[in-house]
Amino acid sequence: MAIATISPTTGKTLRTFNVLSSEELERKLQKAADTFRSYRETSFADRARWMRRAAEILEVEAERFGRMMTEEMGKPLEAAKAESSKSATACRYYVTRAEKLLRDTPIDVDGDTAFVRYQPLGPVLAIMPWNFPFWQVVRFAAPALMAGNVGLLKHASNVPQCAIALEEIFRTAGFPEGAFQSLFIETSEVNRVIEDPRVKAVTLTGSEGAGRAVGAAAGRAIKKVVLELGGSDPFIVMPSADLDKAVHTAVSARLINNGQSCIAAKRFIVAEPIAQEFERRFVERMKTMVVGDPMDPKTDVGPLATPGILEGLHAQVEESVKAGTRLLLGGKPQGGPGNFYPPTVLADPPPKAPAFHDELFGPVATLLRARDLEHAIELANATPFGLGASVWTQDANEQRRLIDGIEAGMVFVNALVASDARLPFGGVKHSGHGRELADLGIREFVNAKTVRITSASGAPPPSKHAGE
Ligand SMILES: O=CCCC(=O)O
Repeated sequence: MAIATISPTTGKTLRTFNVLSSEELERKLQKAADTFRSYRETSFADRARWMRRAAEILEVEAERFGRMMTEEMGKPLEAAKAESSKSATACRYYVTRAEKLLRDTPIDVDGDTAFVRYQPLGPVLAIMPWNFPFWQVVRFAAPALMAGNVGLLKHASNVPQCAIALEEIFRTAGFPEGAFQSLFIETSEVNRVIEDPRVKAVTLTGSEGAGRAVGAAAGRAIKKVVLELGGSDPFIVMPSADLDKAVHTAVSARLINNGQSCIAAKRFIVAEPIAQEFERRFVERMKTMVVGDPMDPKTDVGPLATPGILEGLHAQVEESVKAGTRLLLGGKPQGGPGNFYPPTVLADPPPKAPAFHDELFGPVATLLRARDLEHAIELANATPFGLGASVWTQDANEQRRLIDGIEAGMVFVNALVASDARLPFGGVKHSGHGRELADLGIREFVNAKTVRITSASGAPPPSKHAGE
């Protein structure tokens, strides 16, 4: 796919960009390695000052960055502006906590001095998606840079202006030239970068297929990798739930980001006694959602990011219906310019239908009925994915059982699954491994070095940095 801004609203190509030549890529990789040598020696105070400034830029320029995101990938403008401001929260989270989170951890071993020291790894390659083109990048970059690593960004080819803006933000904030660079390379070049000895680790947010390819390449090169992949998140509603609140949240959870979020609820598993009422209210509310120009403040659901995503989604809907799934709403692309797909509701898919086991990346909800709590958990776990789960019940025993029984990296009770700088984020099964954000996120790309000193004096040599 060419590196270009192609409006998902009109289908028009607005700007194209050249890929890096081999020599240009080589210069950038060398720059990353050279910068790392001096950058790792900078103090937490300096890094924090630059990161605080990055947060300010993200907030002050939220309108400009929001328009850029909406133009390139089609999310409603208000959500895009909010994404820029939310990215600032990740910067600030690590401004105030990085030093403490990376302080030596003392360990008591038979009277010896022992501790774990956290040291940066080096240049980290981040392969990032278009769906949250700022947030996904910043939530990698903020902890990685605060830990003393340098970043190399291979962004999705349909959000090049966002990639350029992110590099500018970190440079303008004061980070040294080369601490965060964007690489305009084809997907076919990614393996070369992963294999390059100057690159020390890889993080990917993307599809299951991309996860397999990147994970295999990182494995061959024996490099640390974090994979944040897809999800087919369940949204379980039990009879004691506040039905009104559950229905409202369910619709928002499905349509967030035009339905293109890894943690969007995709399968709504509702207990039999309330299933019919939930279905009626859910379909009614989905019908009221306004599809249109994402720059228009009245729009709830903008276009899908690319024609390919629209085609793939529609094929999954058609195949599900052919397999015996009930179609309750929508189900056909809108036609005309732009990649518009209406809010769509499917119900009772048989296990062979894509709506039962695959991730549907767009505004298509699947309703399933559960006989009881154990059946709800069985249905929730019946996909290869395990990212997030939203569960709705007032019953404490049911809450406990759901928290324990669901195979997922995150369970939210009576709430929408949402990322937050303070909470670890990631999945299990085919949703990937490793964690982003919070304390666990900053420890992914460090060498946790074990030190044991057996001596009469026992005093540890002082660290050059407070946190190392
Ligand atoms: O698409 C996955 C990430 C969504 C989020 O972090 O809110």
